[in-house]
Amino acid sequence: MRAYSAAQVRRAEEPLLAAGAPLMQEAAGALARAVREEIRAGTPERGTSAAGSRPTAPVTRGRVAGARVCVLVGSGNNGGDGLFAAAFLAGRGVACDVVLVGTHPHAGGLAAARRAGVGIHLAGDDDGVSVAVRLALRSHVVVDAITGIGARGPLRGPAAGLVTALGDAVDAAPAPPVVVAVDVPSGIGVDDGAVPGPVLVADRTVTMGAAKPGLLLPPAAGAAGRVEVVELGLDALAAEPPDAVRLTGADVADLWPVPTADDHKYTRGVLGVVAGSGAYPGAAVLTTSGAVRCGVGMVRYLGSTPVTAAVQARHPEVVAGRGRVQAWVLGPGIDPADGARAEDVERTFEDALRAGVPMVLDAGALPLLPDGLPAHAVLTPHAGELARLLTDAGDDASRADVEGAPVAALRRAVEITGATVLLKGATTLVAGPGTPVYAQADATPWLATAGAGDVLAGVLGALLAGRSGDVVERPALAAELAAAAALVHGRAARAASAGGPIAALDVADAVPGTLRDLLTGEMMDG
Ligand SMILES: NC(=O)C1=CN([C@@H]2O[C@H](COP(=O)(O)OP(=O)(O)OC[C@H]3O[C@@H](n4cnc5c(N)ncnc54)[C@H](O)[C@@H]3O)[C@@H](O)[C@H]2O)[C@@H](O)CC1
Ligand SMILES: [K+]
Repeated sequence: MRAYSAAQVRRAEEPLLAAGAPLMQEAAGALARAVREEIRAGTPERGTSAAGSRPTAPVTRGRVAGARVCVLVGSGNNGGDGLFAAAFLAGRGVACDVVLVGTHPHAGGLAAARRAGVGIHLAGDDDGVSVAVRLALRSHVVVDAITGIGARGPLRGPAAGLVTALGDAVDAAPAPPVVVAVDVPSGIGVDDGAVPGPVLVADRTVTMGAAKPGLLLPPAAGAAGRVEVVELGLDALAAEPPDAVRLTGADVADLWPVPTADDHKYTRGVLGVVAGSGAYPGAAVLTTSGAVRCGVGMVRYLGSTPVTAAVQARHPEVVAGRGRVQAWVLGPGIDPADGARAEDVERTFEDALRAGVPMVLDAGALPLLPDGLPAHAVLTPHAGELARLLTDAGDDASRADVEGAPVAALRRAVEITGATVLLKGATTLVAGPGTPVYAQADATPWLATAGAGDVLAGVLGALLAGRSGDVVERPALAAELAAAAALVHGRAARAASAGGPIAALDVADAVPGTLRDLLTGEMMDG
């Protein structure tokens, strides 16, 4: 999924609007269809008696007549989409109420809604907000059409009051309405994924023309629910670089190296690993497991004798000692204060730099980095490590700062280091110099477990080894491959978990099945 900034979308709309294309009608039609789908799929007996009103009549599965929909309408074209959709729905027998949140609703849309018999209400003051909350809670679907790509900053005035009150009421409702956002959940940072103020969390977002970055990027993406793009024929976007990207399973199948009959272990890629120490021997096992399970040609391991023994006990196919490699993983389970291991990392890093091969720099390698890295070096910090990296470079950043504005922190780290950076989290973010931000939300919260990051380093290392030549030729590919590795790692975790707890090795062990399903097209997205 490719996401474009508000400015890019406006530029792409311009020629169509100038030619008189009925974009708002198309947008509103698609929105009304999505609402009807939600009504048909929705549980009957929606509605509430919380505010003393009668519960809505049950809706028979498959029928929309008799359902209730409440549309929150702002003053711009986003509200216009909502008003025309309300008119369409009323024409299908849906009982529609519109709550006007701004003072100047779209005139054509308002007239159409009135003609269709839609009830019009105002949420200009506290009384209006109370009425609106009651209307919303007795509805099967609430449509959030307050602001779209024209929003500036956090929601203000009555919009802020209504969204705050309604959010609290929805959270407390025993049978809350389904929330459908128009274009974006109103109040999010459309371009940067910020959540600067109140936002009504949506179950589904119907976005117009193209996805917007805020629908993919945390924290705002968490408020968007399922994202559906309505094609409006914005052909000009095809020629533009997207701002944010989310890879799908099919993308990963295209990126993953698949051996042919002519391949042998050296052409398939050899990965070198410097990981694990006396204090953290398991990191070596987990990193090499992640790589071996990806079907890399060979793994060479560099470490102390006892840790090498632990690695080979689990994976006898791992070869100990130096030799020619196509990519490196440096740092998992390495204590930068441990002189011998730190020296291993530094020396290998220098060799890798001279040889020009891609590398993953994780955990203990991060504090040892010099300035000025190539884009084919991929750093894999979590929020705390990224904060430290920025602070060491002279920026004052805490873990909370990184978590509050992860995209900005990521971009800054790319700018400072010159490297590609993968920021681990519930949504993993990746960017390199000049690339879009990749945002992958493929995992399960069960993946937040010790050692999971070591497995990711191994998976990414294997992928970089397999596509080493391509990455060196086109360093921007490193970011795409890092996003692909995050997807495989996240999906493997989901497969291993199936709703229950997992250990890091389970994730590595689930990688072959996950890759098989991705490569044969048997794993669906979502
Ligand atoms: N350009 C077009 O013809 C199309 C636009 N479409 C829709 O139009 C939207 C863009 O429309 P607009 O440019 O009119 O902008 P919006 O409708 O997104 O927002 C503008 C309105 O919101 C108010 N507003 C802005 N920031 C606010 C804040 N922080 N708190 C409270 N109110 C705030 C403004 O005062 C203004 O009334 C898109 O998101 C999409 O939904 C679609 O109909 C497709 C075609
Ligand atoms: K909206």
